[in-house]
Amino acid sequence: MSAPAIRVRGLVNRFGSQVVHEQLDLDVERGEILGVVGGSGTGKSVLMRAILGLRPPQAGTIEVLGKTVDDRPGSRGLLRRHSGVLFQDGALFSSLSVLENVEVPLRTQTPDLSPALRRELARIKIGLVGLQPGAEDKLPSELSGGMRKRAGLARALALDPELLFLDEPTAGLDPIGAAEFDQLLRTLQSALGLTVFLITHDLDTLYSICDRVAVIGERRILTIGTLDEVERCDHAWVQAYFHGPRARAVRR
Ligand SMILES: Nc1ncnc2c1ncn2[C@@H]1O[C@H](COP(=O)(O)OP(=O)(O)OP(=O)(O)O)[C@@H](O)[C@H]1O
Repeated sequence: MSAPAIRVRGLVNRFGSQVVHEQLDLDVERGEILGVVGGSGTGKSVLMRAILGLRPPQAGTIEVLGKTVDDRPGSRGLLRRHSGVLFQDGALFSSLSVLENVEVPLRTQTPDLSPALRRELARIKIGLVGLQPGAEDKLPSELSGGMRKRAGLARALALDPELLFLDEPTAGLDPIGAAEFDQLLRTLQSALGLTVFLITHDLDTLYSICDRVAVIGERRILTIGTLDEVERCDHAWVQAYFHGPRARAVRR
């Protein structure tokens, strides 16, 4: 089996006296969609930020694509080059058009590209996520929530990353829009061979597109595995989540 795309060992994250993670271990395998779930405030986003090198942990090691993540510029550069991130709110620049937003990573990471080629590459990504060409000149405020997510996804894919990080991508979308976004993610993941770290509260997303699921609680990974495996975990929160009325409705 090849080395995991992401390997976290003994991770400790604290804010003052609040311990968010204590000796947390996690492997994300290459080419999988890993769904990350857990109660509110259990540290899913903090974990994602630590893996991305945006927040140095108090202890532990993180390796991404075989390289140690730390606060040295080389490490940050590697992560920027190989990872795309879609934050919960899309985090688009409000004064830039969709096209200009998607061009931002290309401008910063590949400054030698000609403006024409940069625009062309950005347009390809805009097409890839299913946005109509007319959307490229719009400002984020002129887009629907679903279109904003797609624009954020196009920007996350601008540099052809191997890893994609998504923080609650379907939050705020109506059920049809959410299902379409899930299928888009699955299609892109398989076509582009992406490894995906996907934080979600959306049971439909877990059951329709995730290869494995990791449950965070009590400052660590409570259980990780396929849905069949995770459903069998006898931890009370996991049981309540995967065998509650909503989960039963999704599985039906
Ligand atoms: N910059 C910060 N300063 C202080 N505390 C923080 C900071 N960032 C996160 N926390 C705390 O760390 C804990 C975990 O936060 P995090 O955002 O990772 O939770 P989460 O699992 O993603 O929650 P949710 O599902 O509600 O988005 C929370 O108690 C939060 O208040």
